[in-house]
Amino acid sequence: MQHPPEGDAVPAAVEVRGLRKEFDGKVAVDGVDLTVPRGSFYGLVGPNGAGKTTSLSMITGLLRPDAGTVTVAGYDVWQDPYEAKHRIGILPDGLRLFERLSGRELLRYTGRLRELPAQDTEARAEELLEVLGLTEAGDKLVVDYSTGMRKKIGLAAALLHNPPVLFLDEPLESVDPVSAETIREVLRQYTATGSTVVFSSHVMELVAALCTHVAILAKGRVIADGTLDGVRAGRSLNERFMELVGAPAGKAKGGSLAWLGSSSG
Ligand SMILES: Nc1ncnc2c1ncn2[C@@H]1O[C@H](COP(=O)(O)OP(=O)(O)OP(=O)(O)O)[C@@H](O)[C@H]1O
Repeated sequence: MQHPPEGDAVPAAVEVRGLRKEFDGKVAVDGVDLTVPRGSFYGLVGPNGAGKTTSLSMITGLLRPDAGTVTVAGYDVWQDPYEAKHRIGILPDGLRLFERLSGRELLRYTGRLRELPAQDTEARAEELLEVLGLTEAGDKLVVDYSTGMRKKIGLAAALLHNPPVLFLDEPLESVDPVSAETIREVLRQYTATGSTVVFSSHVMELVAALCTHVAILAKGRVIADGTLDGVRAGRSLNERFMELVGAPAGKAKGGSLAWLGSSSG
């Protein structure tokens, strides 16, 4: 079923309205609305348990929402999953890969799933492996890859079909500085041509350096969103985040930890 985007206006890369999810009666995502403009580098930040991963899973069609709608490039992710998912690349957090395939085999398999012509898959796979520094490791089994290498092969698989919108959950966690810079450069190049990146991160400096737009989530709700400068409101993103989310109290809850660090032995 195909529903072309209505009207003359170019649809946003991603529109999220009223997204909601409960787990065992506990609300994880509580009516999230987001508009991600095309060509933006969109950062999703929030404290642990804020609902970032749950939101991203629903937005990318991996987890069914209790309520709400999501469109990607004008296509409803839940009503029109084929058209919407065709336009999505995903690098989830804790990505499960096919461990017994080599990196190259994984990309070939991804190319087939994405219905790419074999020649295109081969050419694109070799280029991605090279740019990401995985050419030599391409024939090694994924099970033998380091955490950083897994992120990079996952990114290659997510980019292979050249989707207009790429979703990344903590893409640079556990990645060494050189690999992180490589990934950043690939993402910058990708957005420079009008494609859109949505990513979640805890690293404010990274979000401030890369993103054009930001949403701050806390307790399942969006508490600020818009352009980076709009959200920052003249301060650093970290300061603004602390202000909105609540800076930690001087002492840990439930105790002073007076015993900590006072070892005499
Ligand atoms: N499958 C699940 N079953 C039960 N509760 C869940 C499940 N997934 C998430 N939750 C709960 O939903 C809330 C939001 O979790 P989520 O993983 O989306 O947060 P997050 O912002 O991605 O956190 P973090 O920064 O720690 O990764 C948390 O309270 C979490 O315990």
